[in-house]
Amino acid sequence: MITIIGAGKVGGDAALFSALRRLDDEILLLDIAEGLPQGEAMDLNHMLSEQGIDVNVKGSNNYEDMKGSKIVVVVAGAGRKPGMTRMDLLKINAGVVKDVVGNIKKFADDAMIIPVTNPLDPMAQIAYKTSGFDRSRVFGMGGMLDLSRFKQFIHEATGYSRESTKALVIGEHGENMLPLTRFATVSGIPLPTLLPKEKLDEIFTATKGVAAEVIKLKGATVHAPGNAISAMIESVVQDKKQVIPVSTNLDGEYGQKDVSIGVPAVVGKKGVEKILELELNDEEKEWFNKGVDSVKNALSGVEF
Ligand SMILES: NC(=O)c1ccc[n+]([C@@H]2O[C@H](COP(=O)([O-])OP(=O)(O)OC[C@H]3O[C@@H](n4cnc5c(N)ncnc54)[C@H](O)[C@@H]3O)[C@@H](O)[C@H]2O)c1
Ligand SMILES: O=C(O)C[C@H](O)C(=O)O
Repeated sequence: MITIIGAGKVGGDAALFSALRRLDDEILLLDIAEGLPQGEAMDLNHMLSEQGIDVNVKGSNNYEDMKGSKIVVVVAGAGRKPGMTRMDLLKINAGVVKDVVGNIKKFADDAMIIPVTNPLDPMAQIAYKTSGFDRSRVFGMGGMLDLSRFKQFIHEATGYSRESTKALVIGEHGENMLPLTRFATVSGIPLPTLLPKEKLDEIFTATKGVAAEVIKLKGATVHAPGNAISAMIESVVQDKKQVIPVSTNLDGEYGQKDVSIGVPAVVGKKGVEKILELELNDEEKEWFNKGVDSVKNALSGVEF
């Protein structure tokens, strides 16, 4: 069973994509709002029935129902409004994540946790510490979504197929996000040989800011994050060993400790199976370390 805690916009969409990808026979949506997860489950099952897909979605307000889950996604909590940064959600969502992870520990202590609630990196660190799970079992979704936006901008700039684009976004899923233009390729051709420096800078800035633009236009980001969550789950359940940027606890990698932040990792049936260390240049290191400082400073004011 896959459990998604938070049956709102992103949780519901993650259940939709996970069911369409047939990632488990059973998907549980859990929420404190009475009726919401049940209604969402009914709606999804009606869709799956027409599609002829034998995945059963259940809705519940009872944490006990997640017993036996292999993967638990934490996407409960408030989202930012136009004009806010993700970090502005720290105080309000820290309590939610602590509470939710306490329940995961109680009812699904063999599970892997995929934190999604914002601000993502501080929430991933809170989930790691509160659960006491091995770090390989706690990895947040942020970079996977950022790279989907980065790839879209590359596609728009080159006009080449989306499928041929490979890219990574690491660091904070926030103001210090680091889209790695130097490491992006189109069919193996390095992006910096295809586009001028000014265009690369434009893509870098656009990738960092585009979520705020979507939120201003439609109130929330939904489909891209829902899909990114299910893509991460797929790499685990199908043991794909895909290289995905995940927010996981560092223990010396990239010269950092005691912080969860986005780094490329091999994701398979054991969760984070290996963290890959890239040779960053000075400018990239500066962005990465600014992200680490931002996450550490934020957490210094939170008890967990
Ligand atoms: N990491 C990412 O890339 C990423 C992407 C998109 C959204 N997000 C974040 O995900 C979160 C959810 O976004 P959304 O648009 O789905 O919001 P939403 O308001 O639509 O849904 C949030 C749900 O959480 C539920 N909830 C609140 N406290 C709870 C608790 N203690 N236990 C169980 N459920 C609880 C609410 O009842 C609500 O249904 C936000 O923090 C948002 O910023 C992160
Ligand atoms: O930007 C947000 O607040 C939501 C999410 O982190 C996103 O990148 O879409």
